[in-house]
Formats: sequence, structure tokens, C-alpha cells
Amino acid sequence: MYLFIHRKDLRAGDLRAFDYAASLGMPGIHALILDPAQLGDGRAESHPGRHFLRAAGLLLRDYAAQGAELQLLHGNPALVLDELLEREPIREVVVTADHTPYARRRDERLAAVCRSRGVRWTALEDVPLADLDAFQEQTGRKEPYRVFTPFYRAWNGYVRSRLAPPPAVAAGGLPIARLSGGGSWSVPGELAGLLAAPVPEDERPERQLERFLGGSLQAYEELRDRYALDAGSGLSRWLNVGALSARRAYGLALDAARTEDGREPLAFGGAADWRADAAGQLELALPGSGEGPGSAPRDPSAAAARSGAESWIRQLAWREFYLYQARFDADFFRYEEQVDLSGLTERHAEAWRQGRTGIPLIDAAMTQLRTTGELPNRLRMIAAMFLCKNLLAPFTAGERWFREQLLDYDATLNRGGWLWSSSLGFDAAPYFRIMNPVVQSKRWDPDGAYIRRWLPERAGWSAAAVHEPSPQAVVDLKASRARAIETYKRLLAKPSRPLDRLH
Ligand SMILES: Cc1cc2nc3c(=O)[nH]c(=O)nc-3n(C[C@H](O)[C@H](O)[C@H](O)COP(=O)(O)OP(=O)(O)OC[C@H]3O[C@@H](n4cnc5c(N)ncnc54)[C@H](O)[C@@H]3O)c2cc1C
Repeated sequence: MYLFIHRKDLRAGDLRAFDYAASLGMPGIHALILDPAQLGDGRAESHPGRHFLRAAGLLLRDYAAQGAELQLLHGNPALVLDELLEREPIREVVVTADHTPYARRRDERLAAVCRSRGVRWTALEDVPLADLDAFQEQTGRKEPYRVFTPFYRAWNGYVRSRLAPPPAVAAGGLPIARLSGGGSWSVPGELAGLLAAPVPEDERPERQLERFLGGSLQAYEELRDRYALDAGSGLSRWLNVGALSARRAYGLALDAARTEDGREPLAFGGAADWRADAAGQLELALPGSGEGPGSAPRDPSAAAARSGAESWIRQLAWREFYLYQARFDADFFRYEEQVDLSGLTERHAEAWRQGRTGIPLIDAAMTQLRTTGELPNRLRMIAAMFLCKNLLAPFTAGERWFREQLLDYDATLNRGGWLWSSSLGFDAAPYFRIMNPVVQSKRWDPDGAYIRRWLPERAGWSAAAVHEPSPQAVVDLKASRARAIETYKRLLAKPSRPLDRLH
């Protein structure tokens, strides 16, 4: 018998692990272990905790709809596993690999439990779109890509030519067994309540993907930064818990860019030479984009869908780029040990968290985040940069707050966003380029609709006044910008020199 443990792969199909399980030719137990380290201390009630449990509830119902059983257990994963291996005739434990620091520590313990009981441990790569180890090896590079655009060129070509058809076996097609008896892992009542939270039909991951690809995708390139319009797909929350497969999202986005003559996109069986692509010898445009002289597409909405799909796939590639960095930049999860952040200050961090800085766009953004757990990408960048640069707080303080608040929290993508904003890591924002929240507000939301929505006290203000800082703002934007440039110049200097303490 095998044991498959779900983690950030909360779906009942399109999982490599299921095809692998089918190939084992033996029955298996499928389990989801609710981990108190991740859901205890009130975290189940936070936006990300609630969302995880909603997705877990959906998974339970999807298994049931397929006539398959998912065991929902609660407890320290290593202890639960040890007890399961004691009680059930399990010969192999199968999981989807996860490379965050917490996941690594947890999985080392799980693998050790398996070793101590003579059970095989198998971790399959299935979170990124590309098998990143194979990709890196086949680029022939000794060093990882440090800049997004060349990474994107290579990755795009590689994925297009290598993406295998989706795994064929769903949970209902596997010989899933039941636990032989009860255990000491019952789910506490408060978690059970959250698991039962309904997910309306049109908010389910697949529906949301279809709706986005069939609608907003066309205007995505033009509107994605106009945060007041909410033009993103909103799919990160499902991608990050694995309720939606990135492979499927990518494949359907390519389909949306299908040529007018209906040719299949290259992703499923095309023959692009991705190495030529990596070297910049192939067109980067999506298959059949019709770009180039004399080949303007006849149907403007098809052209918009293609440009939307290309732009959206580029965002998926950013997700992939951070997953790649987490694998190939040894410092990715420990930049705070490489640069000296001790001179920075959390003096204004609480005002930032609570949306009381006096800079209206920042306060509106932080209010939306606290209230809903949502925040569009441009506002994440602006708010993060404001904290790290204008307020000179260590990026780790903001990273922590986003972890507690973001509905779509993901340890790797969140760290990637914070590194970018604080000019650390691969291809980060240069230290001297600091977004001005007032300029950004006027540019992306000239009427100030977003500020009015989240700061009712400004609801009646004119478009000219609504973006302007209050006289009580915690910092002056110009002076704090100059101070940030000076500070980061020294902070990033190698070898890093200690800063004067700011607090
Ligand atoms: C400081 C900071 C923290 C962030 N923390 C997270 C986080 O915890 N979880 C998270 O999923 N994203 C994070 N992001 C990235 C980005 O803001 C979100 O992925 C995006 O806002 C999700 O909205 P969407 O699904 O509508 O995206 P869309 O615009 O529809 O994009 C499609 C998908 O591409 C990926 N993507 C889009 N933008 C980015 C990006 N800048 N970096 C990496 N991947 C991207 C996401 O998977 C997203 O679902 C962070 C960005 C910053 C600047």
C-alpha cells in the first residue's frame, strides 16, 4: 500500500503524483494533514488560513464527488506519519516536492520517519511548470539566470516544447483504500467549521480561470496595472494552494492565443527548438501571433486575446522565476543574513500596517489588505517599496505582515516580491528607483476611485486633491526618498558596512 499526502496540491486531478501512484499497482491511502504549526495560534482565522481551509474543504468534496475517500487528519505531520506507518501496511510515501525552508525541515523529518521504518519516500516535482532542475541542466549554464528577460526567453521556449500532456489519472480512478481504524488525529471543531465554508460555483478555481480567459484576458495587457479596475485573474489564491494547476492555466492561456486557422498551440506537441529560443533566434511571440509585416490578424478581438495571453503568461513566468531563484540562489531565503539590516527601523511600521501613514494610496492599500486579504500587484510593489525605502524598515517586517494577511500568501512569491522591492536578490528594483505613491496614484488611477473606495474620509475629495498626502504624514516623500537612496547605497555596498542606527 502507498500513502499520498496532499500539501500545496489541493486538487483531485492533474497531479503527477496520481499518475505515479497508478503506476505503483497497489492500493493507497490519500491524506491531508492539517498542521498546527501552520494553522495554530489563531492562524486558521487569518485570511490565508481561512482560504487554505476553504480549499481543503473543496478538495474533500471533489474527492467525494469522484467516489474517492480523502483522510483528513490533524497533528504534527511527523508524528501522524509515524503512527500511520505503525498501523497500516504502507510501503511507500508519495508527496509533491516543496522547497520553502519550513517545508524542507518538515520533509526532512518525514523522510527520516520513513527511513526509520524501512518505507520508501518519493517527492515529485510538480509545483513549477517546468522541471526546473532539468531545465537548468539543459541550458548548459554553470550559473543560474540572474535577469528575468533571458530567463523568460529560455523558459518560454523550454516549456512550450516540453510541456507534457496533463496527467491522466484523477483521484476517482485510483484504488484508494480506507484507514483500518480510528486514530488520534481528529480535526478540532473550529477547523471543521471553516472547512465547511461553501465556495460559490463561480468562485471555484476552474470557473474563475474560464471566466478570466474568456473575458478579462483581452484587456489584461492594457488594464493590469489599473488597480481600481481589478483586472487581474485573481487566480494566485488557487494556484498557491494547488487547487488550480499552473500547467492547466498555462495550457488554456495558450489555447486562448490559438491561431485563426485553429492550429494547435505548440505547447502540446509543437517542435520549437527551445535552445534556439534561449539564444534569441526564435520569435518570442506566442504561436501564431501573426506578428510581423503583412500578417496583421483579421480579427481584432483575437489579436487582443493573443496579446493578453502573452502578457499573462509573462506573469506566470515571474512566478516561475521566483520558484527558480528559490532553487538556485542559495541566499534566496537568507538575504537578511547577507546584508546588515540592523540599522533600519520599525518606528513607522505599525502606522504602515494599520493604514495610518497619511499617504492616501498607501493607507487605502493597507486598508484593503487588512479588510479582505487582497491587494493588486502594483499596490504590493508600491506599499512594499514605501515601507522598505521611505520608512526604512527591514523588508522582513513587511514580509511578515503580508504573510499574516495575504489570502494568496506563498512563502516563495512573497519573499520574491519583498526582495525585489528592497533591491535584493536577482533582477531586483535598482536601489535609486523608488516609486512615489502620489505619482503612481495619479498615473494609474487619475480619478482616485481606489482611494475613495478604501478611505471613506476622502470619498468627497476632488480628483486633484484626493491623491495628496495629509499634513500629518509620517514622512516627507522627497526627503525620505533622498535618505533611502543614501542608506541603500551603503547597505548594498560590498562588503556591507554597518549602518548608523536609525532608531
Ligand atoms: C511585495 C510583494 C509580495 C507578494 N506576495 C505574493 C504572495 O504571497 N503570493 C502570490 O501569489 N504573489 C505574490 N506577489 C506577486 C503578485 O502580486 C501576485 O501574484 C498577484 O497580485 C496575484 O494576482 P492575480 O492572480 O490576479 O495575478 P495575475 O495578474 O492574473 O497574474 C497571473 C499569475 O501570475 C503570477 N504573478 C503575477 N504577478 C506576479 C509577480 N509580480 N511575481 C510573481 N508571480 C506573479 C501569479 O501566480 C498570478 O496568479 C507579491 C508581490 C509583491 C510585490
